[in-house]
Amino acid sequence: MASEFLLELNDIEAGYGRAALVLRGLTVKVPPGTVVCLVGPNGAGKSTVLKVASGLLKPRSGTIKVDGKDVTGQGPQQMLRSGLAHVLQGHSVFREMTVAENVNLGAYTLRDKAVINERIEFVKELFPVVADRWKSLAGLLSGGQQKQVEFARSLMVSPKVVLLDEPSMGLDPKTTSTVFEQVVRMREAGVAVLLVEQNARRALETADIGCVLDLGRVHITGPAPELLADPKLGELYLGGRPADSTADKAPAGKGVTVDG
Ligand SMILES: Nc1ncnc2c1ncn2[C@@H]1O[C@H](COP(=O)(O)OP(=O)(O)OP(=O)(O)O)[C@@H](O)[C@H]1O
Repeated sequence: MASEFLLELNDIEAGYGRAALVLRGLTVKVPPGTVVCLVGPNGAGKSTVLKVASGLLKPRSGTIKVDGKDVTGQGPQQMLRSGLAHVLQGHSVFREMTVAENVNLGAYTLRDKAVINERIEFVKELFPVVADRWKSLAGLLSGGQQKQVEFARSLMVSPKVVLLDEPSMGLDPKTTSTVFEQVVRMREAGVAVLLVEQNARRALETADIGCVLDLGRVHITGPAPELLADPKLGELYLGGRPADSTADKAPAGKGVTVDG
């Protein structure tokens, strides 16, 4: 039977070395076909959540499940094989390599040529710029185009969930919009996404579910449109009130859960 969630981080505690814990009992769940977005202040631990999910940082306690299967304690390669692909913050394309070579790096765990070709066709269709610039050096592409190459590379292994760490970082507003459109396309193609963003308002406009992190836990979670319409949340976490003043009159969302 298919699991209700593709990714479950349950009651996770995690930190770096001997320093204090960064995540203190964090729970996040990603249902199939959804974009779940983590927002919150600087240093809240958003990127740390993705590092725990992709096996870069082992949790001190708690459990991680992918499609119902316990994968707690797995390293990055095993997590990738289990279905979690991590697109890191900043730029990670190899500028001196072609787009094709960059995308094919994502297939290094695959052996079956027919499967690889099928995935190449899938990502080319999803990201037209990847198809159009297939033989170009990746370093010649714009920042937004390079981000799409990173997305394409991450999709080569048919991940269950793609972990996107601040895809808009360093991009101008127009390019940021294009990148978020590609996130929507990924969801439409059936890929679930766990997204971390500084640009909280923009990310919540794209996401289905929002999670507000504070003090290492998910403080508030609910449907993204309800979080966006909540004036209190807007002031605290989203840099001011919603542009639409009618949102001031919106009732507190019934799907929004406040923890603690
Ligand atoms: N490699 C590391 N070694 C030690 N401490 C780290 C490391 N990476 C992050 N931290 C610390 O963990 C805390 C959470 O960092 P994290 O990057 O997860 O937050 P964030 O919410 O993504 O913040 P930002 O929006 O600023 O990227 C911070 O206090 C940070 O200094």
